[in-house]
Amino acid sequence: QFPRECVTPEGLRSGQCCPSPSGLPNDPCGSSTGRGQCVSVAVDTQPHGPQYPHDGRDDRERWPSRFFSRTCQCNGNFSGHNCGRCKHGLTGPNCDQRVPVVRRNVMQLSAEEKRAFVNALDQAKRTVHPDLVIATRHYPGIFGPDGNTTQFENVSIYNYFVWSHYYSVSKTFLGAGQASFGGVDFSHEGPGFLTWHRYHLLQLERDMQDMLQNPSFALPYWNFAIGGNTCDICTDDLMGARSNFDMNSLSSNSIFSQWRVVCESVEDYDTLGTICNSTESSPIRRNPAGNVNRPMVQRLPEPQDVADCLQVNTFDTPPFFSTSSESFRNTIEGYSAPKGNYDPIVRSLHNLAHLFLNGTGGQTHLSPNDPIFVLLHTFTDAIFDEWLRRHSPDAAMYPEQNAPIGHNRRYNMVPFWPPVTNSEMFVTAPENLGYSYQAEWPGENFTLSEIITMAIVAALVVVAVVFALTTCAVRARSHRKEGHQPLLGDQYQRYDDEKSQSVV
Ligand SMILES: O=C1C=c2cc(C(=O)O)[nH]c2=CC1=O
Repeated sequence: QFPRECVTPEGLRSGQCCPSPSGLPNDPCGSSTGRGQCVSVAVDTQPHGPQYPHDGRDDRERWPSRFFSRTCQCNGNFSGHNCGRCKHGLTGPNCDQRVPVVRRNVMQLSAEEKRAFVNALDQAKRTVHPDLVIATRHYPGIFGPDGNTTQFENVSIYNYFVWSHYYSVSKTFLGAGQASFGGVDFSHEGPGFLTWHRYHLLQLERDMQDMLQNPSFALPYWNFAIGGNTCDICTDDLMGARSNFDMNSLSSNSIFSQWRVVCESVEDYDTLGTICNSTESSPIRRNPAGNVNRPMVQRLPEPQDVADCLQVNTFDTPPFFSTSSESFRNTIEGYSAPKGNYDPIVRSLHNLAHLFLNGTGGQTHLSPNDPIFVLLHTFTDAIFDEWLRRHSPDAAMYPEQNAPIGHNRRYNMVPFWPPVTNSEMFVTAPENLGYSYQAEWPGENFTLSEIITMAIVAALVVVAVVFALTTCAVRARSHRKEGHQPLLGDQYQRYDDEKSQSVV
């Protein structure tokens, strides 16, 4: 969430977070070398939807103004919390050299590429985030018991990825002894679902590029729309096979069986008024297709579901929530049926893939602890990018106001730093964000009734054409018999004459 150098008591009290990339004094945001400058943070002032009735009670409102009001704004191709790095897909001292960042189907990686990806994830799980630290208390307790010990912790790169998802979905703490308010979600059930998860992945990919010192490193994706009840990536060379001894656990041959989750004690945080910290607890649990109480989530989405959702024309529809109908966002998120009609009992596409995993990956506050989350969301993002490419929406198609809190167009997505709005992620990735997908999309298949309709229309057209030609021919012959000039030119006439003469 915040750069380490900004969370000192003085830094927090000043409300300014504008570090220097070189660590020099009087060089906020690398201003001395033209990289950037320290500016006031713009926050969204438009009204949010009616789902959140506790204005003033949550640190995440008008993010990040509860903590900081000034931040770096970087020039040109520079980026990062201190403008010390390059935008995605660019490298070099002046950030002017392009590097391809191509996200590919994880099943199509070579054995060596799979091994490298799994090892990179494991390294990210064990490497302390070089820049960012996480808050472990809400703002009223952030200066600690003595008022001068700020409550932030180091966290690993991968656990930061988990924590930021948890922080965005956690309940609003309303005070000791009062029930926390759960009707709030800064990253799901609203138009920001796709833009938030897009930035979430970009940040992990960028952190891993830096960790590996490889600016071309790209997260792969899992095509989860394969139907059936088999998790094809649940193998020991990828995300871990099922244990032979416990159907809810991972095989000990997988490195992921050694991973321990963070943010598990959500009831404790909500009753004690604390926040998840970097403490790891239990192993990952996963039992794909194993939810015997919900047969509907025992199967993966079908390829046709992807083709169908890509044809939903409108990005989002009022009330811009999990009840929206004919909304592309609510359809790919999976609260609507794949053709866009809202149905409260439906779970499709992204939601269905989560619930299919049946374990850590199916519980919103915990799900990124299962590394399948990364691959599931890169595929969701690939579908979003294909939709943007096909429909070329205007920026105004993304709602400016009355979306659930956190989801308006100009809201800074919680808890990312430096501040980044939903609208900044509502653009095609290859042209604007420095990465692309190598993907093929299921064709537009037709239903039986559509095929029958098309066959009837084609038959009627053929009948009409034959009828028209026959009518013309009959008329022409009767005209000739009656001694009229034929409709065709001289040549035809001569031939006709010769023919009639020879017959005579
Ligand atoms: O991690 C997630 C888990 C989810 C479960 C549902 C559901 O539809 O019940 N949706 C989810 C989204 C997640 O991100």
